[in-house]
Amino acid sequence: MTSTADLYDEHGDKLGSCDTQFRQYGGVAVFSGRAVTVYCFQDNALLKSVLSEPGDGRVLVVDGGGSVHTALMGDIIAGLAVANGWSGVIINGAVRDVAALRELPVGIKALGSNPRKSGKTGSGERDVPLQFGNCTFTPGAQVFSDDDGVVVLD
Ligand SMILES: O=C([O-])CC(=O)C(=O)O
Repeated sequence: MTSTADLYDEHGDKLGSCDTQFRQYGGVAVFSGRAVTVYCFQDNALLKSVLSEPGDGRVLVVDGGGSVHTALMGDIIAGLAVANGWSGVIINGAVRDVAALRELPVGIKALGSNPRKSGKTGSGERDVPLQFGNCTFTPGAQVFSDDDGVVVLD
């Protein structure tokens, strides 16, 4: 994959570059793919059901409203992402099972970690445009992620 910095130099401000300072949690530091989007707040049943579908190399972008009060993904849900062929998961929220996540062959970025589990009601929305870090994630946009950051090309 072309680095996010080289993509910025190539496309300039046609490229969205997300200001959010994510941490790398997965075993894969460089990943890309078309965006699938989920908004959910402290509830992870919706993102679990999306990651249970075939990923076909796509990236699930989750806006958890920036909350790190509960973990939206742990090793079981991340294992579904691996098993179903997702290239990565970017979470504007928290994860847990951090030691296990770094062993998994998938990209995972999140704000932080918290052992507290999320609700399971299924509340939230999928396939909606998301906005965080001065960046818009439109469903189907191409997302690229590496150690420098996350960029989006519509
Ligand atoms: O079940 C949950 O809420 C999340 C979790 O810990 C996992 O994916 O392993």
